[in-house]
Amino acid sequence: MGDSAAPAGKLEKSYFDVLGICCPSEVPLVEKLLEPLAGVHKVTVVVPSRTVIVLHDAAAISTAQIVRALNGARLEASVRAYGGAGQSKVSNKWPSPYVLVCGVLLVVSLFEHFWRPLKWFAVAGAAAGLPPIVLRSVAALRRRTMDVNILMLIAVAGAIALKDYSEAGFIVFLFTIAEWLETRACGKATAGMSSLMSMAPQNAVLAETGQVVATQDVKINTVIAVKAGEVVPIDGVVVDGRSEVDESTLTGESFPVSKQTDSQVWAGTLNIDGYISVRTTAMADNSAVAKMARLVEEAQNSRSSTQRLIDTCAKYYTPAVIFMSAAVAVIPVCVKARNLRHWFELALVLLVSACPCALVLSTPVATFCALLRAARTGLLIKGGDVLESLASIKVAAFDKTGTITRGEFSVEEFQTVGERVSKQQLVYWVSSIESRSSHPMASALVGYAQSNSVEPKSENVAEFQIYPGEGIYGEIDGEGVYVGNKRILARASCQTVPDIVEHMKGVTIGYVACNKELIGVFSLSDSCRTGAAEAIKELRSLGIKSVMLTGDSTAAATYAQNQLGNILAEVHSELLPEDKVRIVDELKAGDGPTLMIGDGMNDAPALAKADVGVSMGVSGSAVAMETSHITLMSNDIRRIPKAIKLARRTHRTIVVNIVFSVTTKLAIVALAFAGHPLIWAAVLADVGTCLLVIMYSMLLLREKGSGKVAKKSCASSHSRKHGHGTSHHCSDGHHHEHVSAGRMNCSPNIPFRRHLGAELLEQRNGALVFEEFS
Ligand SMILES: Nc1ncnc2c1ncn2[C@@H]1O[C@H](COP(=O)(O)OP(=O)(O)OP(=O)(O)O)[C@@H](O)[C@H]1O
Ligand SMILES: [Mg+2]
Ligand SMILES: [Zn+2]
Repeated sequence: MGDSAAPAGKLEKSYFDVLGICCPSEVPLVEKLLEPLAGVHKVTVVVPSRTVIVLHDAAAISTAQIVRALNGARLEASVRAYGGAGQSKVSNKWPSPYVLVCGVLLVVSLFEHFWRPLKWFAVAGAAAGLPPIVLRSVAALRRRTMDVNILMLIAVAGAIALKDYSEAGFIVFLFTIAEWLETRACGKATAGMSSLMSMAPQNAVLAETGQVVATQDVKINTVIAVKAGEVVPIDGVVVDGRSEVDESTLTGESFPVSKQTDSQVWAGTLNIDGYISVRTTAMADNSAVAKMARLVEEAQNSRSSTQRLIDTCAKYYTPAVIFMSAAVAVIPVCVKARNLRHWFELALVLLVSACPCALVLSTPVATFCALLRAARTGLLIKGGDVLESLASIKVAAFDKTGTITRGEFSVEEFQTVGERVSKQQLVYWVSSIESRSSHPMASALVGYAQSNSVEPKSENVAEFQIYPGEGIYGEIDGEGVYVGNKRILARASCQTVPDIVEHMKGVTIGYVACNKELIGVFSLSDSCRTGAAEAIKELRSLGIKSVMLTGDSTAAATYAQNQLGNILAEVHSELLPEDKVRIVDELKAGDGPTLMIGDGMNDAPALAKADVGVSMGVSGSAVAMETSHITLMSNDIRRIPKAIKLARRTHRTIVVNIVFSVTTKLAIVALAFAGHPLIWAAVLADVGTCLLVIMYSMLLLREKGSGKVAKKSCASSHSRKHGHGTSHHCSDGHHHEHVSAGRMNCSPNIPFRRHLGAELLEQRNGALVFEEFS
C-alpha cells in the first residue's frame, strides 16, 4: 500500500461498477491489481453488487487511472457517478458476442454424427468464447493469484488434450453463459441498490435566482426551491412555505407528513403539494439517503462469523483440491497405471470443483439482499453480523419515552410553590432553560410557555448543565435554577416535597428548585405509540420477551404498562443511564441475546452494550446512526419484529445455500471417484450452483408468502389485483401499477414521481389506499 510514499493529499472514496467480477475468486485479483498502486489506501469489493470501493488519494491517482488498471485485466470497470449507480448493468440484456458465437458454433457441432468434420466447430466455438477468459487468466497469473478463469482454462485445455472437443466447447459455453446470467441476476440486486442511491435528484434549483445547478455542488446553507411534485435534492430545513411530503423512500411509511417553517426535510423524499424553500444542512453526498445507500454497501465490510468461517475454509479448500487434482494426474503416470485417460478426467473434475464460488457467495448475496430489503422498509442495518445476531435475539428491551411512547408530552398542570416567583416568571425561567435541552419534555415545556405568550430566551441562560436521568440546571436572571425529577431536588439540596403533588393530573412530575427551595411543580403526560402493543405481541409470538427500561418515574412506567395491557414481561423504572447498561448486561446473562431499542440520548451506553442496539428515527441521524447497530428510519416499532423475521429468514436462506453448494460439489466429486468423471457436469455444478444460490438469495427481496414481488420493477407487475390499480406510464415506456407507491422503483424516474404527486393531490382524502410495503 502506498500510504507512506504518497504525498498526504485529500483522501477520496470512489465507487466503481466492475461487471467482470463474476465469482468471489476474483476478489483477490482486484485487490492485487489496485493495492500496489501509489495513492490507493483501501480496496473493498462488494461481490453481490459488483462494486469496488476505493479509498484513494485524489492527487496521487485519479479514478480514470483506477478504471484503466481494472480494465487492463478485462474487468469491465467504470466509474460510478454520484447517484447514478449501475445504469450500465441493467442494460446487460444480451450475452457478449463471444458467448453468442460460441453458442452458435457449438449447436452446429452437435450435428457431427452426420458429418464428422463438424466436430471442429466445437473447437472453434471454444476458441470463440475463450478470449475474455484467457485475458483474465493472464492478469491473474501475472499477479500470482489463482482464479476461476485459470481453472476453466486448464479444464478446456485438458478436454482438448483428451480429444473431447464438444466437451471443451461446452465448458466454455456453460462458463461464459452462466457468468452472464449471474450478472443479470445480480443486476436486480444492483438495480435495487441504485434506486436507493439515485433517490435524490441530480439537480437542484437555487431559490434566489432560479438557476439549476448540480446537487453535488450545492454548499451547506444554500437556499433551494422545491416545487410540488419534486423530490427534495438535499437534506435541509424549511425556511419558507408549507407542504406535505411523502417520506416513504426513507421511512418505508407512505403517508404524507406536513412540513412548515423549521421542519426538517430529507433528500429523496417527495414534495407532494405546495412550494417550499429549503436551507440545506448537508452536502449532497452526506444526506441521510446517501449515507443509507453507502451503509448498505459498506455493510459488506463487517462480515458475519459464518462468512469469516467460510472464507477461511475456502482459502484452504482451493489449494488442497488443486493439489489433489495434480496428484491424481501425475501419480498414475509415474506408476504407469492403466487407463490414464480415466485418471486424467478425474483430475480435471477435481480441478473444476476447486472453485468454491457458490459456497463463498452463499452468505454475502443473501445478506446483501436482506439489507437492501430492510433499507427499503426504512430499517438501516449496519452489517451482516448484525443481521446474524438479530436472528438469535431472545429479549427486547424498550426505552419508554420516545420509543414506546410518542415522546410528545403535553403539560397537564403548572403551578408555583410558595410566593417567591410569579407564574409568569417561573414559566419564563423553565422554558428558557429547557430551550437548551433536547429532551422530549423540553419541547413540551417550551411549547407551553409560547402558548401562554411567554417567549423563552435561551441566550439569557448561563452555565447550562445536563444531569442525565435527573434533569437540567441553568442560571437565569442571576439565579441558579434546577428543573427535573425527584433526584434533582436532592442535587438542589432541597428537602420539602409538598403534598399537592399527590393530587396532580398527569404521570410524570417535574420540579423546579432555586436557592434550596422548591419554587414550582408541573406534570406531564405522554401516550403510547400506535402499534407499540402490536409490536410487543408480535415479538412474543416470535418467542421474544419484552421489557421496559425507563429513566422516568415508576408511576409513568406503570401507566404506560397499563396502556399496553400489561403486556411487558418486566418494567424497570427510575433508571440512570448506567442502570440501563447494568440491566442489559443482566438480561444478556440471564435470558440470552438482547436487543435494546432507544431514542439514543440517555440510552446510548445501553444501546452499545446490547447485542443489537436500535436507534429511533432519522432525525437523530448523525450520532444515532453511527452509534447503534440498526437505525429505524421511521418511528414505527412494528418494524422490529419484522426485522427479526427477515433476519431469521435470511439465516435459513444461508443455511440452505451452504448445504446446497456443499452437497452438489461433494456429489460431483463422489460421482467422479465412483467412475463417472464428467467434466461438463462439474462445470455445470460449479456455475449452476452459483447461479441458484444467487437466485435463491434474491427471493429475500420479495414479500414472504404472497409470492408477489415486493419491489415493483419497471418491467413487472401488470396485475390488477392491488387496490385501484391506477396505472400509467413511466417515461421509459414501462407500465406501472400505481399503488406500489410505497416503493417507486423506476429509479431515476422523477416524472413518475411527479405524476404520483399530482394523483395524490386528487385522491388525498383517503380514496387512494397505499399498499403497505412490508
Ligand atoms: N430536560 C429535562 N427537563 C425536565 N426533566 C428532565 C429533563 N431531563 C430529564 N428530566 C427528568 O429526568 C428523568 C429521567 O430522564 P431520562 O432522560 O433519563 O429518561 P426519560 O427520557 O424520561 O425516559 P426513558 O429512559 O424512558 O427515555 C425524566 O423522566 C425527567 O423527569
Ligand atoms: Mg428516552
Ligand atoms: Zn466458481
